[in-house]
Amino acid sequence: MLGNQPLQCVPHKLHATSRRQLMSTHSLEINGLAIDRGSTRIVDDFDLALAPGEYCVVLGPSGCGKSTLLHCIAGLLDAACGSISIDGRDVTHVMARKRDVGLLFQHDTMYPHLTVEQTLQIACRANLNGRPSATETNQKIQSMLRTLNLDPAWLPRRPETLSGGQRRRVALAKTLIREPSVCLLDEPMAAIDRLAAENLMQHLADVSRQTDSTTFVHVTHDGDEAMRMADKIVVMSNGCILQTGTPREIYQSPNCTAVALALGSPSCNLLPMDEVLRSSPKLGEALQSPPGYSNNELALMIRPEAIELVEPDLNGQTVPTVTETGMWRFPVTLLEQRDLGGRHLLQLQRIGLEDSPLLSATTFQNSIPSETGTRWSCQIPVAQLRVVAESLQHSALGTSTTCGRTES
Ligand SMILES: Nc1ncnc2c1ncn2[C@@H]1O[C@H](COP(=O)(O)OP(=O)(O)OP(=O)(O)O)[C@@H](O)[C@H]1O
Repeated sequence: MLGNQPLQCVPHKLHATSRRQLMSTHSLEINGLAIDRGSTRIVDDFDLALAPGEYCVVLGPSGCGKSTLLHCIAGLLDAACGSISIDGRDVTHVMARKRDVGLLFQHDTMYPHLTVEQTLQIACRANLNGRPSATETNQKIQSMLRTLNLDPAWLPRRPETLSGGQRRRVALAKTLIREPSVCLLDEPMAAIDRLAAENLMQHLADVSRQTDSTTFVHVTHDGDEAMRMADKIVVMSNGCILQTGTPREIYQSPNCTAVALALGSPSCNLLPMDEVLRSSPKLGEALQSPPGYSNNELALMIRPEAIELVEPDLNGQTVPTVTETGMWRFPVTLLEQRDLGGRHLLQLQRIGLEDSPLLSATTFQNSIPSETGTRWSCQIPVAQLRVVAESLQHSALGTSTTCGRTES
């Protein structure tokens, strides 16, 4: 267990030469970072390399160490080992205010006695690259109001007169207006209603596109938010990285069930691999399994949208088959259908495997009748199926540490 193991640093994976090569091209580079709280290791062996202007989302459940990571990058917490570089400068032991970093805290941190305008003025003058004049400060404030679609009428108001969502947007403006090299956003959509959050995500994406010089690290537990915002997603669990990749890579080819479940709504289906192979041995020949795992440590991931219902086989096919056109086909009973507004959510029971998990499918097909209990054939392109590990072996993480601190 990560939380109980002796606190020691493991040799880092990157060789010194490759680190130096990366330094010149990355705005933020983290190597082998470990962070402790008292005697407990909260984050371990964390690596990240982001190009200038890249938008990275760190995705993970509550308590996995996301805020701890941001606080350490910002210089508010010490690193137990490893290094952090910003624009090629090692800042691991540099004090917070001398790092070129802006942090949007998870909870508001606005001065209660200052107006919104005064707050933004102070933030603007904290730019490490030079103090702007009063005119420039005013121009920056006006520009930030437009960029984040903030109401100028808020400028003379104090924080307590704004709603939680309004304060959150002002706090984001305060973080961005400094134009830091690295902008750290801790759950920026928290306390904001869905429509406002969608607008804010669009505005943030615009800011990110317009400013090549600012690199973003945004943390969230919301997979949809991650998919929408990220150039790169880092999926974390128990203080460790499970997988890093583009949203498409992570969505299509997760390396374990926790990563598979982190993205996608409704969640993906996960079928025990040994059961799949027992009921459909032919499928095994068409699938690639990650090496080093036995079948009872693997699951078959099926995204709900990959499932198509077709007319039941006329010749009464009851066993699963792999067709010549590369479809895995098997009989199902439709147990439930819900209209999600345009697309439908279906619950399917595999015939002959009544003890195994139900399948969720989403479809735009309007031809599925609403009555339940009817029999169908279900088909899925084999190319869209993925075999994933139930949990990652440590060698797959490339470390000698164990991931497994109990999450709250
Ligand atoms: N000051 C502290 N002292 C001791 N342990 C702490 C402290 N702050 C956080 N922790 C622990 O560190 C772990 C990671 O907390 P952290 O706030 O980084 O998680 P998180 O992923 O940001 O969670 P959330 O999404 O709920 O904010 C948790 O187990 C938490 O209890």
